[in-house]
Amino acid sequence: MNDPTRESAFALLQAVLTKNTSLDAALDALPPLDSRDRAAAHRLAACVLRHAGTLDAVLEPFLLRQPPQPVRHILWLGAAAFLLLGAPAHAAVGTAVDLARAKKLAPFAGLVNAVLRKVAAAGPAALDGLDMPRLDTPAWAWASWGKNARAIAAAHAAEAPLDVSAKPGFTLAGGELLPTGSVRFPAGTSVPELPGFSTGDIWIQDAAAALPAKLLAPQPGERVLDLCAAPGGKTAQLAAAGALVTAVERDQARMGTLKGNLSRLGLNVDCVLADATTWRPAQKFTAILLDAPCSATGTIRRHPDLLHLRKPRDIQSLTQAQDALLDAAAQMLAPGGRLIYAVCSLQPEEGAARIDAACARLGLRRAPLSLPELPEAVTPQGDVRTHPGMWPQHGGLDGFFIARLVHATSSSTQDDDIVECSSPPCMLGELGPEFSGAGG
Ligand SMILES: C[S@@+](CC[C@H](N)C(=O)[O-])C[C@H]1O[C@@H](n2cnc3c(N)ncnc32)[C@H](O)[C@@H]1O
Repeated sequence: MNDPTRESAFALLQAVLTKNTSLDAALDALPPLDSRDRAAAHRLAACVLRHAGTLDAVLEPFLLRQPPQPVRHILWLGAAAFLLLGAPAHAAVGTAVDLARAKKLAPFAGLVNAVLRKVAAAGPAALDGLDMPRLDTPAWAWASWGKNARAIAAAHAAEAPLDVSAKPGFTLAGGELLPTGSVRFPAGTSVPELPGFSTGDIWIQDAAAALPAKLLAPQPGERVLDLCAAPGGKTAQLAAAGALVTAVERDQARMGTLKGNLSRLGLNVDCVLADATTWRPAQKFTAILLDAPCSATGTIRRHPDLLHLRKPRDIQSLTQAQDALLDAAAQMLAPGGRLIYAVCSLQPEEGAARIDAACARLGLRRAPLSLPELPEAVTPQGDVRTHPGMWPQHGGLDGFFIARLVHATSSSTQDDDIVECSSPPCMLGELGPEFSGAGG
């Protein structure tokens, strides 16, 4: 390879943008590479995916006609390297030209050279006056995020920090203790070097992802059903709080990851490989967590490939799956029990609309939530809605929607009827780096 970083970043972009592969899967598929080159390639490709709209707006005035897609990707890589990541312009132009030649795009090497030299001559002023949050967000997504769209899109420009959950009683030093109990470290922190990792006391979990299990408020010794459990960040929280957890997951490989993570943490959970829409327990549960599969648009800061991979048509099939899982969860909920529904999605169709429909269809009603540590996240209906533009003083948090449901006939009508755990005790230890994935 000429320049392993650029060649690998190009391969990542091709995989995401032409083969609809996730960036994580594309990274896994890269040939063996020095870890620094790999990290640099990831950083460069993620930057391009985050800012493709802005890069197009910068390049547009210098393009007489639209170049083929691979050439456009090389132009994006070159422009991103010096405009957004601080690489020297001459080096970025040179490696982009070399990359065009290496990828059998030699007829376009002159174009790449000429266009990038013009962008380099303009310098950082090339970005002046551009509405980057708007340019870098698909129109359908912007429209769906309503009044929060600008704050959300602006937050997507930065890499997400690293949040950690710890087992009750374990004090994790060195990070920022957030009001909800998670401990925050800067993006890029090395997970294996964190205290508590090797001893199985901590795991990676965004502060917002830690809220659903906390809001279920599991009691020590209580039987708790965790539907859609892998990779297990929430399972770990529930088990570490002393609950007797049954975790249902239908994907065999992901079940393997879940079991591996629980084993590392030394937590005992009854793991069931099954489709939660058809599996039924012998006895109903008073506490159910349904962390449903979703579009994961709340995790775009961590997964900027989602800006390109997600399409509006995906949402409809996901809402059908969410309804089927809510139907199943309602059947497994004991009288007087509570069900927490959560998705790491910013899409209203996957959030409040699913709860409205479930209440109309299933004889359930909302039991409003309270979250004194983050009161701005509680909606007028009593659901919790977080988004990356929230909590700017701490560096934002993932987008989650969380609602609590009870049987409509249940006598508990007040939030106070359901015992909430205090912040730190619900936070558990650490899962591996795989727990930073969408929805974890
Ligand atoms: C959002 S992720 C769950 C994240 C997990 N709760 C955590 O905190 O780490 C959704 C999971 O649901 C699983 N899943 C999807 N449909 C399912 C079904 N019908 N039954 C069981 N698991 C399902 C997926 O394989 C995926 O692992």
